[in-house]
Amino acid sequence: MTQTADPRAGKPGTDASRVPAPQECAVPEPAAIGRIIEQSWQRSAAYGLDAHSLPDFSPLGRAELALLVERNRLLYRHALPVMETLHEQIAGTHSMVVLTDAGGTIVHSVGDDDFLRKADRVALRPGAGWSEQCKGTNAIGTAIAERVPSLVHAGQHYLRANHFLTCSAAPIFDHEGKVVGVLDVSGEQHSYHRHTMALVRMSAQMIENQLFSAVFQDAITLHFHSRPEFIGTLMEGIASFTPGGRFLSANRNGLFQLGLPLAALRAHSLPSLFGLPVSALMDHYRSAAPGLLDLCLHSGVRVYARAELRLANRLSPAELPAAAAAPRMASLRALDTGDAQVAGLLAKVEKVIGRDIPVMITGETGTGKELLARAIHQDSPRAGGPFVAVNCAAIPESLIESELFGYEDGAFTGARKKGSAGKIVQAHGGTLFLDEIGDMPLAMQARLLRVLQERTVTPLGGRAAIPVDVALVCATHRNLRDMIAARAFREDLYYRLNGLVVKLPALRDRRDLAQVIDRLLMLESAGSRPARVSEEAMALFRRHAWPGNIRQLASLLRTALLMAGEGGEIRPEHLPEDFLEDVTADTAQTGHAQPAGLQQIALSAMEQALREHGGNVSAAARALGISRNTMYRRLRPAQRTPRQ
Ligand SMILES: Nc1ncnc2c1ncn2[C@@H]1O[C@H](COP(=O)(O)OP(=O)(O)OP(=O)(O)O)[C@@H](O)[C@H]1O
Repeated sequence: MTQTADPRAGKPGTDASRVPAPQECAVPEPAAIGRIIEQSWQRSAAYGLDAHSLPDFSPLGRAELALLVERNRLLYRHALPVMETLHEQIAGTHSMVVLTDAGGTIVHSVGDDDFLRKADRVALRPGAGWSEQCKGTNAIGTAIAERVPSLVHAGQHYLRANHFLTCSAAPIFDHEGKVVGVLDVSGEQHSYHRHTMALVRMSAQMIENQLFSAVFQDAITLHFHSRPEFIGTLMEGIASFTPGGRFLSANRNGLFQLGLPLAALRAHSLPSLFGLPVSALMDHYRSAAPGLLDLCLHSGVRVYARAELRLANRLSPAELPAAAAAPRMASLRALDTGDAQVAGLLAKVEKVIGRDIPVMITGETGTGKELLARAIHQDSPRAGGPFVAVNCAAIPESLIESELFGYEDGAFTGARKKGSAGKIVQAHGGTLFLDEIGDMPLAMQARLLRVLQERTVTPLGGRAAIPVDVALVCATHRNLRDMIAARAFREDLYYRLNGLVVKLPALRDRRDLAQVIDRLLMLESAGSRPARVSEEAMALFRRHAWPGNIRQLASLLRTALLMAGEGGEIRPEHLPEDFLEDVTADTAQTGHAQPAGLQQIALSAMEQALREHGGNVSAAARALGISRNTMYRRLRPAQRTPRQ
């Protein structure tokens, strides 16, 4: 039986950042299949795995799993409906559909109950890791290692415990060609069907296309194909451009049709690729009934296209050319929701954009430091280049050097064969965002300083210095001056980094809470009618201290939206119990407001739920998502209050 679909097989020297074109995803020759599995087995042995060992049964705990889902929220949201559909197609075949993150940890699964129980025995469940390092040769891990769709059947699994499985997995790529996750169908080996791999590949591509559309919110997007009937199908090419017409990215079919790798396309524009000036596109869409565009690619190939103009603030077509002429304002302007402090800092940032002045963003966790860094990039002349974010606190100290500066072939034990370019080189021509810069070890600070002074990077184990041109944005929630005094941060590096220092205010200090909420609800509603927030709920929001700032608010609204239903009104009873408790505690601590008023709101929610459920405490508690005991606890003292 054929096993691993490796489009790149037999093509040594393939660039690891290259996204496989769709036509490459054919089943390879048996010899190539054997080679892929063999190499994967060699890697598995090198990881020190024992084929007879039991699978690793230490999946993530509930909180860690929730964090994993949160970190992969965009992927999760777009993959979920595709997974459900895929499951419907394979239901009853003793199998399951699995989604993992970029590292092979299972984020979500849906499947046939009987098989889920068996899968549980080999830790094929959310929170468990299926990278090759954890489980040896398996479709998920091998798809990540090889960046291609992989089918691993029965005895081809490295661990004997997994021999009863047949698994078909396809990597999911983002708009920068990075693997962001894997979609997999796993089943009992006798459930093998040769169409499963095709279904998985198509589903992965569907998720990629949706992710692509979600990323470019402030852009001109062309949907194109040489055959007009393919526009709107999985076969269409999609390419996005800044409002000024600079190339941003293309989906997998788009790259294939354009015939150039991403890096080369970044030097292009709408006119240079499609022979279409932005003004002509605007004119076309100002006509009463714009049909498909009939265009000629730079390669001479004729294509048909439909354009989507998703530009800032949803301007009318008559206003679009003006927007196209002033693209720099676009995404920074979107962050200006009415707070004077934020508006002031955005105006300062505007002045230094594109001028080679590093920006240092400070502020508590979740205040939007990374979002601001992205907006700076998006509005800069480097928008067509890469935006590379590095969280210095999240990388183990031993890896930070190779991660940032790259390494040459065989620089250290465990180094990948072809070496790695490192994040600084990856950001060439674009923006490097160093998050949590205060967590960078001192030795690395010295190296970074040298890179900034010399504008070259010398990878670990390498001799040649690589010239780099990056705009630098840093962020930290630490006080770097204190760190300098404690000799934990280099003063010379500090002065190199803080060209412009801006501080994002904590959410509790912002005067535009209602507008931030509106914006978040609008983003969540993705086109449908956004929900509203009742006055009572708003009163609670205003009293909360928001230690997690906008991230916490966004997450709370997401949960509340689910409770309130689409387009509904978010009321106190839709808010999680621990939030209500926190607000009461905040209020008691600060002494600002009347706890009695807050309790009254919570009480009204409970009383209403009780009325709606005919006085049945269990049913009302269930509807509110709180325990029966809490309900009794809350209702009893309040009912006694008048007599006490
Ligand atoms: N002005 C805003 N409008 C809408 N969403 C926002 C805004 N600011 C931040 N967010 C959202 O809040 C979340 C946290 O933002 P971000 O990651 O930029 O914060 P941060 O300050 O970098 O956090 P940390 O310090 O923990 O890394 C993200 O989901 C982001 O999209």
